[in-house]
Amino acid sequence: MQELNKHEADITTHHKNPYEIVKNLIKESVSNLGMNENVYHILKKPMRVMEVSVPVRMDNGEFQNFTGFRSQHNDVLGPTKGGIRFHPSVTLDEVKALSIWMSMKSAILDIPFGGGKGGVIVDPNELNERELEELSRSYIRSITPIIGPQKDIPAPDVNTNPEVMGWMMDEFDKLRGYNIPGILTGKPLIIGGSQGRIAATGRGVVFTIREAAHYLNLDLTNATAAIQGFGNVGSMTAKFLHQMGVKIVAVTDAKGGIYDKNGLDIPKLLDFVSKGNVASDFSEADSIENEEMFALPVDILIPAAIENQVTKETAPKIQARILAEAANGPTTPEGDAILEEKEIFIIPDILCNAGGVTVSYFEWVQNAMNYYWKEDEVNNQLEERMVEGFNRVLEIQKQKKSRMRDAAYTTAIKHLVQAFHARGWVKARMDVE
Ligand SMILES: NC(=O)C1=CN([C@@H]2O[C@H](COP(=O)(O)OP(=O)(O)OC[C@H]3O[C@@H](n4cnc5c(N)ncnc54)[C@H](O)[C@@H]3O)[C@@H](O)[C@H]2O)C=CC1
Ligand SMILES: O=C(O)CCC(=O)C(=O)O
Repeated sequence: MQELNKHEADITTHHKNPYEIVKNLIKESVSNLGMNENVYHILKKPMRVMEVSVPVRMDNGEFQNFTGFRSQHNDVLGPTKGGIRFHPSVTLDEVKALSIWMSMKSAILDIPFGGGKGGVIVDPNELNERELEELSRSYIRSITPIIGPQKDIPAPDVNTNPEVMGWMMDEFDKLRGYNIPGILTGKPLIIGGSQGRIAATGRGVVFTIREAAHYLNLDLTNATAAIQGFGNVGSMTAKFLHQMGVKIVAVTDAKGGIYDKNGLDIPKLLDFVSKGNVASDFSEADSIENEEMFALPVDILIPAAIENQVTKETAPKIQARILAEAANGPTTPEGDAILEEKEIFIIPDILCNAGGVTVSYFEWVQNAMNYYWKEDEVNNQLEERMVEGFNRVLEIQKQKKSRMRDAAYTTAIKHLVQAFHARGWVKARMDVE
């Protein structure tokens, strides 16, 4: 019996390992496309992975040595690019998967970047501001040999923000001896950030929801939504959905959740959070648990937190028509199969949340030109890219009668393979139709 339990536990762990999940998705897509399996062999592993020690002198005078990673998946389209995550549950496999997802999203949106991602195993809530700054500087020093504006360009992700990017850029510039704003994106405006970057991921999520609603004949002004996670992506998604007339009835975060069947007062909630509070402490609503939120009778459900939230336990309860994956990797394969049976329309992560890297690309372009765009220019170009990306994926989904997730991987892999071919990396059968 004990043996069986261990076996079951191993299977569950395996099914929740984002690196195993993404490798399987790529394998299936390559095989469904009838492509040369070398394509899978190239894509299944990051081309470079670095594990670093991140020493920090804590306020009590002692050194604490954190572990960090940077994964560079594939640079066939351009320098690798992707965020840095500070979280206690960061693992090497997670960072590898996140870097592969970055390659996929850039490919879908035709952005000339490869995929990269970094992370440090740390709970930033346990550090004070000085220690956090020291951690940020120490991490960037550790990965300095492998990053650069033409090599690998970091950005914010979970628990990192423009302030952290500012410290990291400053540290890199000090090491190099001059200012290099294109070393990372998502930095404060005053030192070369782009208008619209903070809101970009949420704005992009909402463009894809708008397109999906149009396709499904869903009137957004009568629609309801629930959002898991109210950090950068969740809060900005809430802001723009609310502006479009969607009633957001529930929001959760790592500490709990809030619910109002008549719709939360989103402007008030955003103001509350902007003062340093967490959404779940908002007192003008009832409380709700994460699990309960998944079961709400809403039209749109938006996981905007971490991986593995839509599972074989939560998926059966979902009543939404659209699952918009604002987070990276929120759905397990078992969760996916259940959603498919229930005919829930999925906007897959590698499409849904690609607005962040898109505006990061615009930021990098502006840094290279040393000329800065107005916010409208950024937002218009973001909208154009997101709508094009959505339509590219939808077209494949209709052609192949496949799931949106498979259509997204197909779109990305076909694009990457064209570049492999152009560079002579893969010469055999390229008939991918
Ligand atoms: N920041 C960006 O531009 C982009 C972020 N993403 C993805 O979006 C997701 C969210 O990222 P950010 O908003 O940047 O991070 P963040 O650190 O600003 O916010 C994360 C939010 O998730 C909540 N959360 C964490 N664990 C949770 C749990 N178990 N249950 C419920 N809520 C939980 C936190 O309390 C917080 O509200 C991540 O998957 C990230 O990789 C994707 C594309 C770009
Ligand atoms: O802005 C970027 O370069 C990357 C954002 C990111 O980490 C992501 O899309 O997951």
